[in-house]
Amino acid sequence: MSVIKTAGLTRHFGEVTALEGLTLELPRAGVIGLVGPNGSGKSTLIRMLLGLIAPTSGTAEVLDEPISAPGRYLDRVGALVENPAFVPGLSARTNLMSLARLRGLPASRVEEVLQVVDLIGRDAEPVKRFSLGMKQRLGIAAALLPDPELLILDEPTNGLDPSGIVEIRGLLADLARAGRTVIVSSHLLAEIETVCDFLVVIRFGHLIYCGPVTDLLTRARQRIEIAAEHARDTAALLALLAADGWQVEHTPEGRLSVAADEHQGADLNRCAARGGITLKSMTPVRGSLEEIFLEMTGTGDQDLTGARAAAAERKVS
Ligand SMILES: Nc1ncnc2c1ncn2[C@@H]1O[C@H](COP(=O)(O)OP(=O)(O)OP(=O)(O)O)[C@@H](O)[C@H]1O
Repeated sequence: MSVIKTAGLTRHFGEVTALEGLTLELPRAGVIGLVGPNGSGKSTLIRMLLGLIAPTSGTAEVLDEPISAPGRYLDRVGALVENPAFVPGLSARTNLMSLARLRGLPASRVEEVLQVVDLIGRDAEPVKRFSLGMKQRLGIAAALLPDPELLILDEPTNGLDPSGIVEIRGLLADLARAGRTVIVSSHLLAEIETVCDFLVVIRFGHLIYCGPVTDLLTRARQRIEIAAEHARDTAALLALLAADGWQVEHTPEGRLSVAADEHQGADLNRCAARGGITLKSMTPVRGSLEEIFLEMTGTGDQDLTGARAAAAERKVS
């Protein structure tokens, strides 16, 4: 059963193609990461899924209902898009109470969501005294009020310091463990990769990857990093390995990195021993998601950051 299904979803803004022919299916339950550099169409996709803007062409379903009729599913969806509007002089609790009243929800929900986002104890303070991380948690609490099946969070870690990012990640994992589907967008894969079960990667309006994180990891380059007992033997070791057909590179730390999986360690050892070389260390290394994307698309997280800086520069100039 899928939580979201799209077919040829496309959105233009005048000359700009924000999203082009997006066809995907997302599973229910777990944390789904929506990743792409700034301007790649993440917010456009989220806004279409929430019925805030219409597609130029193509179709999509959320919780088995068409996005052309958002009234049929929006009461089962919680969302945090851009900065949520709270009354700064009022407490977190009072803000949530008025939202609950507006939506006809029982006051008991306020207590429950304050617990979930761990704001009990700070709930009586005016929101204007909250840190950015606390405001994000309050935003997530507001999105959770209707007890939604699906939670969509647009860049909830944006602007947070490392401890704030870790907190939000933990919260997302807890929400998914409780049986919800959580879709979380980010322009930085590294910020969310550890918490996602499933990834959708878009770049400049086009889908690059849609699938389980585990499938991606199996594509990771496996390597074994080895070091000779005596550094002076490194060149001879490289020559021995290369002569045996192994692909070998130097690492910046002075070790040798061999394209081999963890079961081939004994073969490497034998090869070294033939040349009278003793190995000091042997460490299997698996590529990160970032490296996989680098190989798939020629761009990694560094480039995402670079794209962000370039966009900021364009705005300034
Ligand atoms: N209302 C709009 N009018 C004109 N162009 C728009 C509008 N909304 C989005 N765009 C353009 O569509 C493209 C995709 O933007 P979108 O905000 O969806 O990307 P994003 O991946 O969410 O980026 P960010 O991480 O910066 O939020 C960009 O080129 C953007 O300038």
